[in-house]
Amino acid sequence: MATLFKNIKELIQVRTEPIPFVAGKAMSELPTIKNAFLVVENGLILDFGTMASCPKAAFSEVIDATGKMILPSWCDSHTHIVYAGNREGEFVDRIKGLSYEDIAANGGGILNSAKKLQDTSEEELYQQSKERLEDVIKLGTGAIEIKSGYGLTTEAELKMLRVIKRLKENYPIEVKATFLGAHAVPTEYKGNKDAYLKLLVEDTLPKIAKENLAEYIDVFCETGYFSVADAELILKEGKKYGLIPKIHVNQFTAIGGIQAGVNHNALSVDHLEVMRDEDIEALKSTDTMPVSLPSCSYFLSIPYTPARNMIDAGLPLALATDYNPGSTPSGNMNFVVATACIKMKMTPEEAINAATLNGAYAMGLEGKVGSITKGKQANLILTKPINSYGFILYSFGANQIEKVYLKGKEISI
Ligand SMILES: N=CN[C@@H](CCC(=O)O)C(=O)O
Ligand SMILES: [Zn+2]
Repeated sequence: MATLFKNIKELIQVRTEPIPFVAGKAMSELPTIKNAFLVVENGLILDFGTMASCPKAAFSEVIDATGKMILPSWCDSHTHIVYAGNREGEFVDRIKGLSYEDIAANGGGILNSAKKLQDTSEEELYQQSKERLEDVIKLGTGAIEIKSGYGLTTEAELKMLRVIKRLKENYPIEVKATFLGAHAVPTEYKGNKDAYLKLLVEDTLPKIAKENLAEYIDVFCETGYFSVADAELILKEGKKYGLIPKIHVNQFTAIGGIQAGVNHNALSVDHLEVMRDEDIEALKSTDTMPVSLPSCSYFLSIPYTPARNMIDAGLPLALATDYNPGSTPSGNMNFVVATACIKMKMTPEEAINAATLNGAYAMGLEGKVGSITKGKQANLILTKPINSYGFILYSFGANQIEKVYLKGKEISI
């Protein structure tokens, strides 16, 4: 039952020896094999090499990739794709001059999405969310992290996480679930944030753990949302149930959230639009992956993560979409990698490493996806005929994908 891809113009992100992630200068190295073959069996990568050593055995399927390239699927380590409705109205408000912060202060923003989600049935939420998941799979995403955080009541947070669980069960894509109850202080708790934190810790969290609905715990550590002390409390309490910390930090202000994340061994610290020298310093020699979300910067017209400073300081960097209704209504990783090159001065090699291998690490999936390595899942992007892999990033706003494969199976697009 093996499939052979032959005559691949270039096989990209080939890692013969598995590595967890790449950092600093190593981010600019993207190993490839020109004129390559790839064998897939039982959903996994079985073998690869140059056409000169292509096996002659009989295969159940042979795909001739002449002129086309193959790379591992994108690993999108930060999304909020389970949400109800949209926030197109706020988009227009921002065009007319209001800021993201102004809108949130007027009861819009995350609270607007929470209201919509609370009024939407679990079935309807699943139906809306599955469309988004199917869309991003067609855009080449082969592993995805999805957060709760638009429920903001125990019941609605559980509803979101059950929808994520159903998506995980029903689709061949790797899905990781994150509990983000501390995303905003709900209207009913305005001026009483500590009572909301108490609810999360004493009611929501134990119920999530009981149903085994999340692997990660996250918190929006930001001025006007949750303080560093709040974030530390949430991460600490999550850890008691085996949830691994992640944290939204430094989106609008730098208040020490990165340091809190690192102190709690966060798997990733995400956003990073506003970075001080001490924030870069805090990330050095840690196991914490910095994650940048360039589509959010694009959509909100806020600064881009200073990727150059960070990579030049020896740090790793992952790229993700942040797909959500408020700050990034887009789950297109092709746009993300192109924007990272255009606006953040990352090279194509750095951007591809950040969106595959490093993204996989930021989801704890580096042993399963993110590179062309024997034994990893055959989650693959087969490009249209192109002359160089840099063209995938250069041709921003388009995608150069002809076919996508998840666990070795072609997904119709
Ligand atoms: N910044 C916090 N949370 C989301 C956006 C939330 C929203 O506006 O709905 C983000 O990662 O950008
Ligand atoms: Zn986010």
